[in-house]
Amino acid sequence: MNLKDYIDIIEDFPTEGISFKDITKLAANNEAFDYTIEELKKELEKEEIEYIIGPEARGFLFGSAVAYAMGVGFIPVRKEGKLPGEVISYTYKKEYGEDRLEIKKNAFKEGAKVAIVDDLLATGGTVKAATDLLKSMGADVRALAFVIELTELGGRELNKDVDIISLVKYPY
Ligand SMILES: O=P(O)(O)OC[C@H]1O[C@H](OP(=O)(O)OP(=O)(O)O)[C@H](O)[C@@H]1O
Ligand SMILES: Nc1ncnc2[nH]cnc12
Repeated sequence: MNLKDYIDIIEDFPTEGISFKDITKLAANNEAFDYTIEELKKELEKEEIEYIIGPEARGFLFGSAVAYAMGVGFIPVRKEGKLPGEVISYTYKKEYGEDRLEIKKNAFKEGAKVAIVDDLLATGGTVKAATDLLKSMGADVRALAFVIELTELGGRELNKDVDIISLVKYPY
């Protein structure tokens, strides 16, 4: 199956100069979605993963499905102010200004083997922040898995300490 047939490219969204890769059609197509989840699962099964971590929002879509398929738990990493109770926060720099990610305190035991699943790797800033957050809590971050990788935006270099899996690649 060629997953690119199910990814729409919308130029200048959400701002001018961005070539947006839209996974809506892929998620709506049962065969393409099933294939995607099975391919990610196949790669991640090489590690002994205990939890899949999904960054809000598109990481929830793919991450929870991969976790279900693998028979492991799913833990969300959310944008600021969305999770109730005690959270661990991590502030990181974006292209402009700062952003903050949060995860529930005591979400897993120290040393837990985890993988992060998201739809897309671009600059790698989001997944780097999530990785740093998880490592600060004692997680063993075994892999980062994406449906799409934008190869010229530096995400792989920024996250070179962790194994990176991606199913389809575009330059930007
Ligand atoms: O590698 P990066 O440059 O950090 O970009 C990739 C991130 O950007 C998108 O999420 P976005 O922050 O747009 O949030 P959304 O899923 O809520 O739309 C995408 O789903 C990744 O999480
Ligand atoms: N080009 C892009 N398409 C879709 N999601 C993105 N997140 C960051 N860059 C993106």
